[in-house]
Amino acid sequence: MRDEIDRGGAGEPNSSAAGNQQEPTTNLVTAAPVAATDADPDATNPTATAAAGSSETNGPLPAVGSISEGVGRASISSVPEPQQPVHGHTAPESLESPSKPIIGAAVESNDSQQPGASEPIVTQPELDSHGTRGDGAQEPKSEAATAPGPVGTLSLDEKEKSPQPSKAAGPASAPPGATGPLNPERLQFLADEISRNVGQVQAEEVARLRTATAALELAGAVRPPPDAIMSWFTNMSIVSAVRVFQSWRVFDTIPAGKGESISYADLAAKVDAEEAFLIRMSWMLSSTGVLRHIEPGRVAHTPTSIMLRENEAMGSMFKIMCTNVVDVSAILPAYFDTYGRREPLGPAHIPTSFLAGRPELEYFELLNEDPDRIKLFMRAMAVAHRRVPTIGMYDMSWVLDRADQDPSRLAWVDVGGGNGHTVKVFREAYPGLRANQCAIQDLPEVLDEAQKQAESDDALRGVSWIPVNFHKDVPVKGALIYYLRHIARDYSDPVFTTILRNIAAALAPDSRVLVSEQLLAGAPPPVYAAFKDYAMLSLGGKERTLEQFGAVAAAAGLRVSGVFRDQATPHAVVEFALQE
Ligand SMILES: C[S@@+](CC[C@H](N)C(=O)[O-])C[C@H]1O[C@@H](n2cnc3c(N)ncnc32)[C@H](O)[C@@H]1O
Repeated sequence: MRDEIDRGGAGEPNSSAAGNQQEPTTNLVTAAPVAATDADPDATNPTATAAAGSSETNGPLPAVGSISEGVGRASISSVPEPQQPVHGHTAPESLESPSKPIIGAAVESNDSQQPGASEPIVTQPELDSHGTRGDGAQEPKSEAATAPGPVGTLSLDEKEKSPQPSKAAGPASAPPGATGPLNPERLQFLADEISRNVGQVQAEEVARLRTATAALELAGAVRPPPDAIMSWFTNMSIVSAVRVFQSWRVFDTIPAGKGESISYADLAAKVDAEEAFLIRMSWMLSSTGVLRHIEPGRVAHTPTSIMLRENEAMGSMFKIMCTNVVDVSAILPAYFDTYGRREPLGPAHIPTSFLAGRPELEYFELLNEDPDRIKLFMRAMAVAHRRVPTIGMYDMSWVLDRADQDPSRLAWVDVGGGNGHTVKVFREAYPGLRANQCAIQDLPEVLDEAQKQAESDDALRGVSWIPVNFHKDVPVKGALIYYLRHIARDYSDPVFTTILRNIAAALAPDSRVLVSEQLLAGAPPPVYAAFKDYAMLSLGGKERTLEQFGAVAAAAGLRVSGVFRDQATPHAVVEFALQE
C-alpha cells in the first residue's frame, strides 16, 4: 500500500547526468539459456506444524517462544495480477522522457517471454498436509505466513481492521492491543484472536496460523519468568539437535515418501550412531514436532524436518543462521570488547569476519572464499526470497509504459540481483518487462555461478549480467529503475550511503531507485522484525525505519519519493529520486 506519492520533480532531463554518462566499465554479457532447478520446498510454518501436532506423536509441544512476523497474506509472492492499481501509484505526467541513453541501452536480443514457468518446484508433494494445494504444489507464502511462532507480531486481523494507511503505517493505525507491549489490552487482543479463529482452524490455513501465533504469544506472556528464561534454551536445544542431525545426515536418511517411516534401529545403523543415544537425541525434535515419533520405535518426517535435508533451501538457511546467529553470539562480547560498544560499521571488521578469524574481510568476501559456502548462501536466499513479498507493492505501470516508449533504454537494473531470481519474478508477473531491458548486477564470482544456473531459464534469457562492486561504482547509467532488494539491510548507514551515492551518480532525472526491505515501525518493533534486525548485526547491517531510510537517502543526494507497503507484512518498497 502506497503511503506517499511524489512523482513530481523529474523536471528537465539532467544535462549533467546525461553528460556524465560513460561507457560501462564492464561488458554486458547476454545470458545463455538454462533451466531453473532450485528445488526449494515452500516453507511450511513450523509453528503451525508444532501447534497442529500429529496424531502419532506423544503430544508435541510448540517450539517454545518462537517468533513470527505475523500471519498475514498467505501468498503474496503469487499475486497474479499486480497491475491492479491497488497502491494508487500513477505514472507521473510531468516526467520527461530521458535523453537517448547511450549507456544503459538495452541489449539487443531475442526476447522469448514465457510467463508461467514460475511454478514453484515442490520436492515432497506427499507431505502436503500443511497449506499445500491439492496437486501437492504449495503457494509461495509470505514470510508472515510462514515464519514460526508468536510474540509481539502483527496479525492479519490488524491489517483487516486497519484503515488503509495514508501515512507511515505504524502501531497508531492498529486496533488496540494489536501490537506493542504485553499489557492487559494486548493479552485481551490475543485471547480474542484465538476465540475468533479457533472454529476455523481446521478449514483455513490463515486462521490456523493466526490462532497458533496468538496462542503461542499468549502462552509466552503468561509464562512465569524463570520458565520463560529456560524456554529460550529450549529453542537453542532444538537448534543444537538439528545441527547434530544435519551433520549425521539423519534428515536425508529418514524416508520421505507418504506414510513412510524408519525404525530407530535401522536409522542408527545407517547413520552409524548408537541406537539408544539416537533415540534420546531425537526426543528434542519429536517433542517439539520437528520429527514424528511412531510407536513402537519408529520415526518419520514432518513437513518441517523434510526441509532440513541437505540441499534444501531451508536447510541451507538454517546453516547460515547457525553461523550468523548462534556462532556469532558466542563471540559478540569479545567483538565489542575489541571494537567498542557501538554499531559495527563494516563492511569489514564485522562479527562474522571476526568469528572467522578474518576481520579484514567483508561478509561477501568471506562467503566468496568458499564456493560451497556461496552455494549455500544462494540456496538460502531462495528462502528469504519466498518468505517476503517481491511483487504486488510497487505499481509498475509507469515503468512499463516508459520502457515501451523507449525500447532501447534499460528499464530494470537489479543491483545485487544474485542469480536473477527477482528479475525472474518480475518478468513473469509483468510480461511487458522485456528481458533485453533488464540487467542483473552482482559480484563477478556470483554472476559466474548465476549465469550457469540461468542458462536454460526462459525468463532470464536475454537479460544482461553485469559484474560490479557496488561499493565502488554502478556502471550502467540512465536506466529507469535501480532495484535493491535485501541489500540495504546488509550494511551500516555510512556503507549504504556510499552504495546509494554510487547509484545516484548513474541516475537520469526520471530514474528511480527502489529499495525493497522490511520497514521497522514501532518501538519496540514486532519480535520478528527485531529478530531480523538483530541477525543483521552479525554482518554489520541493520533494518531501518522509513525515517532512517530518508536520512541515508539525503546523505546520498536522494530523496524519498514514495513508499509502497505490503498489506500483510512490514515489507515495503521505498522509492528514491534525485534531490531537486
Ligand atoms: C542478501 S543478497 C540479496 C539478493 C537479491 N537482491 C534478493 O533479494 O534475493 C545480497 C546480494 O548482494 C550481492 N553483493 C554483495 N556485495 C556486493 C558488491 N560489493 N557489489 C555487488 N553485489 C554485491 C551478493 O552477492 C548478493 O547477491
